Parts: sequence; structure tokens; C-alpha cells
Amino acid sequence: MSIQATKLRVLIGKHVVLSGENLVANMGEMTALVGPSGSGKTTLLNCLGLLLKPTDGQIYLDGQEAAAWPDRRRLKFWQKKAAFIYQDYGLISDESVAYNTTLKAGSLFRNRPYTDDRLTEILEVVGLSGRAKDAASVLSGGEKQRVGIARALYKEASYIFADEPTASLDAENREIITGLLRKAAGRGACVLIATHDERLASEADHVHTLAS
Ligand SMILES: Nc1ncnc2c1ncn2[C@@H]1O[C@H](COP(=O)(O)OP(=O)(O)OP(=O)(O)O)[C@@H](O)[C@H]1O
Repeated sequence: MSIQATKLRVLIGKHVVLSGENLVANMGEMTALVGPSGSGKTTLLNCLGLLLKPTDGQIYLDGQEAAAWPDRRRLKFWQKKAAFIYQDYGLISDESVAYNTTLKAGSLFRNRPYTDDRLTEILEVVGLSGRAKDAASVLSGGEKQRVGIARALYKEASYIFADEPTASLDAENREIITGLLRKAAGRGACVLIATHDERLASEADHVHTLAS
């Protein structure tokens, strides 16, 4: 199982954003997308995550051509298989760590007793033991990003798409997030990361460089 992209081209207006990218990203591996600002890292990541339809080219997910999947099929992919991690965390700040990790209504109310052994185990993996009931808004940036990773692990996402996941963090938290993304790949996920962070890219199994 893997993601394979062939001859991906993206035109926005008359602007050629991607001009024939080929890439293979395997399960159990971390692949970094690097290149200068504006080179198309986010655009490529969004194509691979089926958030953006390329103008031309193919995207094979688990061997199936997915670039032209209808909305219903893409929705199923996002619900069942994919997780997205963003620079600005993408959490619901008034809701609890438990809710943001599990997205289950039962975890919505911070004051109710809530037990979920998987949640407990995963919060331990990301170093947030005992924080399940805290509101996301009270967490530090590094902790917020760990919730994003906890969500991907809880869901057992086969594909993790991370856009500049360490960009807002200090060195210590960059290290922690890098280690957790490696751990997610170690659990078998295909981890794709658009990044300027050289240290994070140096930990990847493969580096795909986009030219400016
Ligand atoms: N919706 C859009 N409309 C117009 N131009 C766009 C759009 N999306 C992307 N672009 C352009 O495509 C190019 C690539 O953008 P993209 O965000 O993919 O680059 P990037 O490598 O991720 O950049 P950065 O490192 O600065 O985040 C840029 O020139 C950008 O302005």
C-alpha cells in the first residue's frame, strides 16, 4: 500500500503551480516535501490528500486511481483513512483534549466522567496523560500539536498529511513532534509532511524536493 503520484500538474489561472510531479510514498515511512517558499509543497500535499483535484496526472491510493474520485468516495477516505495536521493545529479550542482527539460526542462535555482506554493510551504516547478534560485553549502550542497527532493515532489513520507541523514551535517541541511523526510511521502509517524544517526533513525516510 502506498501513494503514487504520476505527472501531477496543477494550473491555477494561468499560473503553473505543479508541472509534472512524480512521487511514491510508502506505508510505514515518512516522506518530506521540501523546497523554497511558493514551490508548491502545500499544493502537492493537498493533491495527495485529495483536497485539491490536479489539472492533470494520476494519484494512486492503495493501487486505486483516486484523483477523480467523486465527493462521496473522497469523504470516505477522509473519514476512515486520512488525518490532517496543520501549522495552526486545527483544534476546536473550547472543546476538551478528549473531544479533539476522538471527535466523539461522549467526550464533548468536559465535566462529565469519561473513560476510554484507547484515549488514555494514546494521550500517554503523546505525553498528555491526565489532560483529557482540559480545554484545547489552555494548552501550549507544542501540546496542541500533540493533540493533532493523538487524533491521527486514535483514528489509526493509514495516511497522515502534515503541513508545516513544526513551524510554530520551539526547538524542544519541534523535536517532540518529529519523534511522534516518526512513531506514527513506525505504527505503519504513510506520513507525508510539507516542511521548511531541515531537522524534521532529515528524519524522513525520503525527501521529495520541489524546484522553485
Ligand atoms: N488558490 C490559489 N490561488 C492562487 N494562487 C495560488 C493558490 N494556491 C496556491 N497558489 C500559488 O501557488 C504557488 C505554490 O503555493 P504553495 O502554498 O503550494 O507553496 P509552498 O511551497 O507550500 O509555499 P510556502 O513554503 O510559502 O508555504 C504559490 O505561488 C501560490 O501563490
